[in-house]
Amino acid sequence: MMEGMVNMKPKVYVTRQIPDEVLAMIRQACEVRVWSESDVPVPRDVLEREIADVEGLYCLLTDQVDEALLERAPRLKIVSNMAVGYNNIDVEAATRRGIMVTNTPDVLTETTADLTFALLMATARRLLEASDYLRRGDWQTWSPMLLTGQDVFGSTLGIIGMGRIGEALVRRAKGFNMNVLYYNRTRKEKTEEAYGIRYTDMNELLRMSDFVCVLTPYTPQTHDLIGAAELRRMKPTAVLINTSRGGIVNEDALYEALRDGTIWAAGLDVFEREPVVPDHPLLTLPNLVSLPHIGSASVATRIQMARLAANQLIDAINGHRPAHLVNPNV
Ligand SMILES: NC(=O)C1=CN([C@@H]2O[C@H](COP(=O)(O)OP(=O)(O)OC[C@H]3O[C@@H](n4cnc5c(N)ncnc54)[C@H](O)[C@@H]3O)[C@@H](O)[C@H]2O)C=CC1
Ligand SMILES: O=C(O)C(=O)CO
Repeated sequence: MMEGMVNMKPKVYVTRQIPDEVLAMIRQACEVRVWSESDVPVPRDVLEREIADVEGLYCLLTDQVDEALLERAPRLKIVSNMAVGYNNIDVEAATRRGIMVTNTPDVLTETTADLTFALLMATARRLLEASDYLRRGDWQTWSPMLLTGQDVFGSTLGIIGMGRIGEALVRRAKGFNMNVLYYNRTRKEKTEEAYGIRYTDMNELLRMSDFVCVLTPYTPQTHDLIGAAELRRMKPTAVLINTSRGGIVNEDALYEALRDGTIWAAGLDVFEREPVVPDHPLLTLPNLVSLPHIGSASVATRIQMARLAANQLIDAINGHRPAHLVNPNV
């Protein structure tokens, strides 16, 4: 009897070990299989096999959910991504097949804005370089221009992509008396009024800003949004921060701009290919601060993201409309 009931539960596949309490939530509603052999992305051949009979896929930003994969999933109803960015999923292909796609907005907004501002501060004031200098034993004396950086307070911040995280970043910038410019696909007059910020085109933003932060999603339109021409428009003292997705800033162009002093420094939490290889040319530069995609990585936020992704999976499996459908016309 018990066994029969378990078998009636809809099948779902979870592509990585997630917090036990969240897995338990999903197990209440579903028959769950999990990729738990190691904390690396599930191999493609395993995923292709596992997806064949499931109604739900709980995945991470490291999983490529493309058309070829979806073709192997005749029963699939929902792809729940444990991330707000969903450039790893072919949403159009999912929509054509009537498959819902969900993401995890809002719960990570403040945590990611914190990290973005921390990276901005660390890059401006050369924190990692200074710490390494001390640990190497190079610190001989206090010296007038030793390890001098750029001031953050009172400077001009240009935000490209004024969405949830962009707005949260403005709130932090205001605490540092920064003058904020922004560029967005659509102008947001209410946000301008609320925070006293100014809309500009990309060229003016690049020309005027001391700090440029990229916070758009990664789409065909934002691929290489910041390339050699854009970097040349920036001030030689400017700092570029990217906490959105790697492909938005062209890495070859950034390498040259940092090496040649076209811009002063950059802070990256994301790379075109992750994990970035340790001998990547960018990592040889002293004026690059690099992080391993930890924007949303606080304990509380990661648990909230995991829970939100689980709730949406369960809602869809139970025939309800999940709150954060990215393809609402599915
Ligand atoms: N480093 C990390 O760990 C994290 C990275 N992210 C990244 O940050 C991105 C932004 O997240 P949210 O603020 O929640 O998204 P959002 O959707 O609220 O904001 C994105 C903004 O970018 C604008 N935009 C889109 N395409 C544009 C274009 N071509 N030109 C100018 N503006 C454009 C949109 O109009 C929107 O205002 C995510 O898509 C994700 O890729 C998010 C969380 C953590
Ligand atoms: O949510 C995202 O898009 C991330 O990059 C990690 O939180």
